[in-house]
Amino acid sequence: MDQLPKLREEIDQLDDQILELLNKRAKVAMEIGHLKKVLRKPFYVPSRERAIFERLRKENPGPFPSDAIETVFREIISASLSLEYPMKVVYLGPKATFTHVAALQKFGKLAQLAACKSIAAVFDEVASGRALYGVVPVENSNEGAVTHTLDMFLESDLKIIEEHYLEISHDLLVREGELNDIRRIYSHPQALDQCRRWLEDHLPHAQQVVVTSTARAAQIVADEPHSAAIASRHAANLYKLRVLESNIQDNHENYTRFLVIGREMLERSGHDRTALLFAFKDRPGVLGEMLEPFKKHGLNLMKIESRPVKKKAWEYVFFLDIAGHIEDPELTAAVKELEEYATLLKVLGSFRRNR
Ligand SMILES: O=C(O)C(=O)C[C@]1(C(=O)O)C=C[C@@H](O)C=C1
Repeated sequence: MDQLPKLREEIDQLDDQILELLNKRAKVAMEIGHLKKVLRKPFYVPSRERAIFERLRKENPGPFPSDAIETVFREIISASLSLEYPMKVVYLGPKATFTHVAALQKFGKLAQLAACKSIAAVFDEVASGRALYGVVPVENSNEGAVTHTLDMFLESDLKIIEEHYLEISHDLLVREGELNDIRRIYSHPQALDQCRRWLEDHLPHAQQVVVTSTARAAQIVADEPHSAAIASRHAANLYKLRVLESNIQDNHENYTRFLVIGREMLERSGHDRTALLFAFKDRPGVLGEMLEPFKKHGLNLMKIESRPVKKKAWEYVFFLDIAGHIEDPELTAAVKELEEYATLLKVLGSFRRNR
């Protein structure tokens, strides 16, 4: 029993040391910030952050859980960054959507996060310089591409500076009561669709109501008895709801890939992915020819997606992801060759691969 005060005293002393070290670290980060201002280098360097997380995880002797390292250091780095530069980051809102969760995981609680009403508004805020970075969804492992985001790259000159994967867990949130009290279920159409089988089995008589986001569903349910929302755990916290059931999606392999967009291209990290878009004049076999330079230069095509060019019926633009950085000589050469045939070619960014 009398050991407890002694052990707590020990913890207090260790906390003092941690605090002292955190302040020492913050001072070094501020120095880096000054240097970056002079050298006109970007303040936010995701590849450096990833390298820090990976090194610490590898060197952790335990028993501090390795899985907690990124969470703890995420906030330490986010706090350091806020001292280097007060960074405004916009995301596709409203608050408590999965995009908000992704933005928090990427930038931490100390970044000034602001919600935008549409993907176009996120692009606008970053392009105008009112925000430094933006976070938008680009692809879901079950639903495919978020076409609004792809279409924005046609008009915009913004660059992709990072990708982030988030495992999507749909939870059933209520204000009060149990399953058999629920008469109405609110959610975004994609979330309702992804939980279809579970809803048929457990709530076959409840009315399904489509709203603009999972977060909006949680907000409605906070004021409405006998109703439930399908939304994130994060939304449950924000709107003080109870998680009645978690992970109710039919397919448990459910991930969304998000992009961080900014105004500058990033330097090579050594493990990069380059995204570009191109269009060409249609004739038989031309798509195969367009891809030939990548094969010739031994490059790995990771993904191809097509979208209609809206101004002209039956014309398409292709989005291509290739392993490597645009400054890698093989990739530079392949893109140069592609440029000769293309009617439109745009490099959307080279960024560190997170998979
Ligand atoms: O190393 C840098 O470039 C820093 O600015 C320091 C630091 C950090 O706190 O470790 C902060 C922000 C960057 O995104 C990466 C790392």
